[in-house]
Amino acid sequence: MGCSWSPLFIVFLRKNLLYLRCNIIPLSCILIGCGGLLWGYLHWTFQPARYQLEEFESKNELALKQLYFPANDEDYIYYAPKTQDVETLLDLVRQDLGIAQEHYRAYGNSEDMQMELELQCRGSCFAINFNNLPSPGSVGGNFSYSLSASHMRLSPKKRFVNDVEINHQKDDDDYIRAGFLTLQNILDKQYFKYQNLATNYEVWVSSMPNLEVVSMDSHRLIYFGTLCSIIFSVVLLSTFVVPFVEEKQNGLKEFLNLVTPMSFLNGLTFFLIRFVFYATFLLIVLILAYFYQALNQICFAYVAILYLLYILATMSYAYLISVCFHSVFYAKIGGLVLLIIPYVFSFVQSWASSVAYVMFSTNAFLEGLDVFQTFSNKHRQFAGAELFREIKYGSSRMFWIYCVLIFQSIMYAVLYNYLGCVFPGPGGLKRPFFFFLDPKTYQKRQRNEYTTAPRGAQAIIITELCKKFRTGNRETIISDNLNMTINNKEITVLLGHNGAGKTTMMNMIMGLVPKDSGKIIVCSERDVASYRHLIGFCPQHSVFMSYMTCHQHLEFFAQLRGASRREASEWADTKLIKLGLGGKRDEFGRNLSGGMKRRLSLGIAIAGNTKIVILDEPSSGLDINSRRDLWDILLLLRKEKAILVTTHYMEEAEVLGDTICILANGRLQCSGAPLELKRRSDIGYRLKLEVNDFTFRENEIMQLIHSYVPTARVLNVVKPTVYVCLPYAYKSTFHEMLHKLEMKATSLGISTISMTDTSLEDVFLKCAGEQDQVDTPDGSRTDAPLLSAPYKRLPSQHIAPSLWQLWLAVFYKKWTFLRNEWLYSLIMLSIPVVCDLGALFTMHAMSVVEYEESLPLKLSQMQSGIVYIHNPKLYYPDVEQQIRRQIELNGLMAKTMETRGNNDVKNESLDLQRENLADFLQNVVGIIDMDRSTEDSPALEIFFSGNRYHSSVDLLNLVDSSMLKLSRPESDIDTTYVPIRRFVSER
Ligand SMILES: Nc1ncnc2c1ncn2[C@@H]1O[C@H](COP(=O)(O)OP(=O)(O)OP(=O)(O)O)[C@@H](O)[C@H]1O
Repeated sequence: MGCSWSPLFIVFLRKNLLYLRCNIIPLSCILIGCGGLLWGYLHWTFQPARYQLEEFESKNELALKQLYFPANDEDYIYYAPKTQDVETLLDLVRQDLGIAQEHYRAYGNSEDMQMELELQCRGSCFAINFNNLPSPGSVGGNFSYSLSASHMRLSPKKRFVNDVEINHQKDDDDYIRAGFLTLQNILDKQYFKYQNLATNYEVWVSSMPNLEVVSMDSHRLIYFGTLCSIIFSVVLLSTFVVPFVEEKQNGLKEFLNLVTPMSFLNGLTFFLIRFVFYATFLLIVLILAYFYQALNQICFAYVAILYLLYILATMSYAYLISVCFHSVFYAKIGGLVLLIIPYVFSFVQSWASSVAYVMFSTNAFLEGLDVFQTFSNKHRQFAGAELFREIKYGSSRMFWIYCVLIFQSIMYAVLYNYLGCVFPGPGGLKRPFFFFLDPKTYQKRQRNEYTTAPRGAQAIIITELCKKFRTGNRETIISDNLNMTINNKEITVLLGHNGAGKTTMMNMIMGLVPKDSGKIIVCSERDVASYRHLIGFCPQHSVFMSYMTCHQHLEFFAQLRGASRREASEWADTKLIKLGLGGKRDEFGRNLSGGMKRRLSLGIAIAGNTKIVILDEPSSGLDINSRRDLWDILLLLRKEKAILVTTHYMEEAEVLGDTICILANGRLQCSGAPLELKRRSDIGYRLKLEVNDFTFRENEIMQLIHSYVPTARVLNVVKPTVYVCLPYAYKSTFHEMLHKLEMKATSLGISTISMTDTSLEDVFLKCAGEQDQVDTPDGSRTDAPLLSAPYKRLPSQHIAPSLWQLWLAVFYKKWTFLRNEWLYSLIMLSIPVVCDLGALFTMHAMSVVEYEESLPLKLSQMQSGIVYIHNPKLYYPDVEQQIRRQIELNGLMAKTMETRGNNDVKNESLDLQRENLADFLQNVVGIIDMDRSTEDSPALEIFFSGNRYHSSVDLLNLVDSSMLKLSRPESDIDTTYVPIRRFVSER
């Protein structure tokens, strides 16, 4: 027996390649269809990147107030706490904003105010919570307040996002549009007045020219990847899950387990071939995507790695799916559902999506695409260092996404193996739940040297074997403390009526059906997993592969059992002729007739180097010649193997059987050589008479016979034939009796007289009984003890059924189905409930409201970047100096913007080469332009970059703080933004 894995790897590889070759046309159609779909998407969405320059108009205070702070009847400003200082400041603010007194509401504390804001406000409301308001003229102390707005749902986390918002959304500045900036500006400005400080400076808010890309492009990588993933899921289901489950359903998977302990190589090669296949396909598609510029500037290798890891993890997941189903029908439905589930999570933004990211490869893959898309939108190269960078707040690092996909591949593979052992499906060897804790699991199995055992040595020993089946309210006893042996180099024929339990017993030997108790020792081994591959098994139903020819079948199984390819091929050629399949050498399994399939199954059972052959009714469906050929083969095989055969042909049993075992009522009724059984049965000879009218002449005939053989008895009468049993004890009188019968034949109405020895059939009928084993229509045996209600007979007379009866019959059929297939019914009935609950959960998760911490408005949250200061006239150097200091304190760089030409800062940035402009804007937080200043008052124009979301707010805060510090060096303005709530889906 070959135990090295490499030759078997090649054998299984070849088997699985043959499957592909046989299914090449449908597979090609699927691939061409999918490839075409992806190519179509790339082609129609391909638009060479077009850049547009956009900029805001500059807005001064007045414009900010008029455009972005219109007060309607429903709009209110809440403030807390209600102190004298606050009221003083609020008076100034009121005057500045020009909003009527009744639109202000004061509260004692911020909690009450927030509650009111949430519950009462129907329009656009603001809440100002003064954390610290230094009294006018007091020394030092920060002016600290926080703002909330009822109508802004933007998350402060967005501020960390750096550049999650893509360029074309840059004008969607909620802070400005909602009036937040106006209120902040007015509060700061009035604070100067309140503190009697110099306030004659003006602020404009503007936006830098910005690049906008064509909007489709900003999601192209994600959409393309999602389409790839959906297509891949469908391909995976049809070309991976379904064929794999099909092998299980056909019994092939378990059959291969019987043949070789290395049958896992089947799954491995199945996996590898498909991995290469899918990987090649997706790489080709990715190359196509690269030429259609869908990857933008993302390095091809990083995207390819993401795709390859995704394929690996999803295939592993598909393996896991396949272990859950034993039928193709359920696998198609269940597989589809299980492959769709991850997409549902990708719409949900909650803790569930974080779990899904770790659990499902699709979610991890989509997360990876999102990271790439962000880079792509930034027009930036994805270098090695970016693998470890957090691209945006809350997103994973690319390296971790790779790791998660690898982890998932391993996790699914381990789970697949575990579930495959614990829930092996029909015919599989079930292991205990904690088998991995048992040290025996890791021990190497001993190989026995049984080959040298002499004839007559016991190959299979069955002791005290018990087995019962319980179906509905009946139980069927298959083995009742059964003891039996099968000898080496002998043929043992197992006889029994239909349903006697022959097949079940063979299945118990093979480990396909678990025994209740007792011992089965095969080749000195008790562990099924150690001996099952020593047996060549031909089950009652032919197992074959539709995509292999007869020759390939025999060659494949002979190779699995240790033969080299050449030996196997030669052996297959000779056996095909012997099996009568010489003319069908290159015919596919699916094209064979029933009898031919049976012969092929027989060939598979005897192929290769096994020690025992177990054949379950090998000759059923064979014609006379084939049956005789089969006998020749088995008699030849007997010289080297132990053979156990079941048959319903007594002639066959007589020819083949060295030992005949008759099974009935769960026990071995008798066993021995055919002749021995005949003698032991003591039935005697059988006299066959053909009589015209036996009923009329019975007494006369039997009187004559009894005068010679007193114990003779009528066996049966099938008119006009009568069988009479003549015991061996009166052998000496037979010739005289026959002579007398011959003489009186005419007067007794006898036309022919013949006599034969006891047949095996007689022995069988005597041992097994004639009726006791016959199955009842509901599949249980008549001898089986009745547990509850008796079997009800249907009325025999024919009455035309009414519509109501028909309806009842259909209802009964449906009800029986529901009862028998309760698990399936339960799953099917629960699907709508599960889907509804899933939809409710999704809807809930999409609208979940979360509270977030308040966020101080500080430029330091930008983490990096440059703020340019443009002050060509060099007015107010102390202001510029202070602003610079503040910028640097926030960890950003302050740079002087040099100008050319007409000193226009916007033109300056426009002067940049377009390809450099994107890079330039990436690093620029904003520009503070002092060019509008006059000798009387400083005027600052703040340009913020759309790439740096809301930098306008921070810049304004910075400018105000700088101005305050100039007058009161020890104080600062500390503004905090408190989001009222955040809808998770709007992350
Ligand atoms: N999985 C099962 N669950 C319940 N009953 C079963 C199961 N498998 C077999 N049986 C019952 O066990 C009995 C023996 O079946 P088995 O197939 O072993 O008979 P057999 O001797 O091989 O019959 P045949 O000669 O018709 O092939 C039958 O009554 C059958 O209905």
